[in-house]
Amino acid sequence: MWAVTAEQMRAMEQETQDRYGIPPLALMENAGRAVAEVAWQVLTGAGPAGSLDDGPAFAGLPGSPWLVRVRPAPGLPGPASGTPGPRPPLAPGGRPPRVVVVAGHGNNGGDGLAAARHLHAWGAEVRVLLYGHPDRLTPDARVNFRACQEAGLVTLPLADGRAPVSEWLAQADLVIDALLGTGVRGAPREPVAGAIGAVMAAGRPVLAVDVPSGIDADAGAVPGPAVRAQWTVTFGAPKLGLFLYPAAGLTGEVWVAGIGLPAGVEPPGPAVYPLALPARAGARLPRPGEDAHKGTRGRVLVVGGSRPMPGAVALAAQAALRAGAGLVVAAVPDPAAGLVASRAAEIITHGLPAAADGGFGPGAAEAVLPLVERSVALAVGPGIGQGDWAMDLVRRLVLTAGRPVVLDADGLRAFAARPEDLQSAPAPVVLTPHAGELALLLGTTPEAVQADRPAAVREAARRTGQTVVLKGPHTLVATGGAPLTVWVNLTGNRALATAGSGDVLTGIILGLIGQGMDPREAAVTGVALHGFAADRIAARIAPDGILAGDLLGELPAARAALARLGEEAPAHWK
Ligand SMILES: NC(=O)C1=CN([C@@H]2O[C@H](COP(=O)(O)OP(=O)(O)OC[C@H]3O[C@@H](n4cnc5c(N)ncnc54)[C@H](O)[C@@H]3O)[C@@H](O)[C@H]2O)[C@H](O)CC1
Ligand SMILES: [K+]
Repeated sequence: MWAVTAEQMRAMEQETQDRYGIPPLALMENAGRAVAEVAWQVLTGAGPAGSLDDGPAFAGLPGSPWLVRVRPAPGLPGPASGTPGPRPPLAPGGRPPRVVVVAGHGNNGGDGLAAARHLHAWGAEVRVLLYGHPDRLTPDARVNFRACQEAGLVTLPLADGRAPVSEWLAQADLVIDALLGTGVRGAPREPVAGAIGAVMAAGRPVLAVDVPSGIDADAGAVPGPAVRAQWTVTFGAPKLGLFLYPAAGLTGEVWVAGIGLPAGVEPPGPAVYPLALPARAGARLPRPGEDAHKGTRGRVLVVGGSRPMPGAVALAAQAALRAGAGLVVAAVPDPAAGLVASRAAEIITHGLPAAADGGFGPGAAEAVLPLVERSVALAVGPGIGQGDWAMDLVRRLVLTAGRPVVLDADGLRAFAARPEDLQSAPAPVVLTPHAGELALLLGTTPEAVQADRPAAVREAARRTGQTVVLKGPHTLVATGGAPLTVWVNLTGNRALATAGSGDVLTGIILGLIGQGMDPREAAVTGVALHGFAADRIAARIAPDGILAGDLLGELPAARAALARLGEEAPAHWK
């Protein structure tokens, strides 16, 4: 499954018409039906609910292959609390559910009008407020407008000053937001801006059609007033902006509804955004045979640490073991060696020559070579600091070790504003920057990175020729190639916004590479596993107050649950 830009979605819709002969009106009908179905489920309390114990990030409506949830409701992470089950109905039994559809004059409004017709047919009390002149309706929206008009559902709040808009909204069990979709340009203008204000002022539960009105479906920007929804039902493929903040904070749960796009219709390049589905990660986790021994599960090396920061190496090394590596060696400056060794008895710790500041010193690069030669992969950077000798060591390791390298934290500074140097690395490199580190690498600002995270990660992958993991809510993993592939991760929650959680991720990716996974695949899978472990803890305990070290103990169960999901989930979830 892909996340798509508005332009990619339009191209897919066009191809569906031109090549397969399915007209857009048919897609609109399916879209409206999907909205009505989710609306009915939340109104009557039957769901939408997940059918597999797969964590919060991905669940399907029981028995339905075409309606799946790809984003949990914010603040509701985790399979335990979120073992999705029946919810209390929005509309108490004994009377018809009351629904108000606010519609614009584009195709988004058309979807809402189609949904209104279905809900009316199923017995709901439906009112439609059309914001915009009927003459400006798109042809397909007009078909649905006429059908609703015929059923006596539509009111034009602008033409008819008597429409008691706020009263209707206040009485609604559910408001369906069909004002603006992917056709929006810039901040909403009147009368739609006023309609958004009225919907928000009413404070009733909102289901957004395709995207919450007012958000930029590509970049996730929110340039003006926008709807905050409890549910978003998006069509064919989730729009990229639904996973990017600030828009991602307005979507509530995101449900993807199939609307009849044929299986062969895929988003056109130059960049594509596949979803890193948990089941996909689970299906790809290494499975050691019963005859495995530590030598066959990969010997890996973590190079980093400094006197002030010994913990980062310990976390990364332990995470590599928890991810399944057979043997983990840590190479740290001598003054940090005792501290690292005392953190975990399972790590083999080597002290290397140090400088006066407690970081690596002269001779460290030579001393580490024998350890490199006996390792299948390296992580370089956790806690390494910014000393000259440390930077020299990083460059030498990345550019000459001839082993896959996970490059993290201060290690990334060794290539600040010189990302092209990484093109000459003799073996694949996985970079794991957060926005600030990526900004350093690209010679730009963290704000510029955050303003367009997909563009920043694409640029980094293009300039380095390597795999780049841009950490943050919905981590993006750019794996290069043509079209350039940017994986959108679905797992994780704010529990990961804590010191050391990046070190754990580095260790997980290293551990997976150590077991023979392709480094690009290890990056995508490792990010999903890391977030999945955090989701499980957040669900069981809470998302706040979790330490990075808490993730370590969760990894075995998270791995097992993910692997089970990989076996059991339907093929199109992988
Ligand atoms: N294959 C699909 O994905 C399908 C998508 N459907 C739905 O169609 C919309 C996109 O429809 P479109 O007509 O292109 O645009 P909108 O309805 O989003 O907007 C229409 C209208 O709004 C006006 N407008 C633009 N910017 C502003 C603004 N800043 N303020 C006020 N008004 C604005 C402008 O005049 C536009 O014409 C997609 O989201 C889906 O919901 C299909 O129905 C099913 C197939
Ligand atoms: K909308």
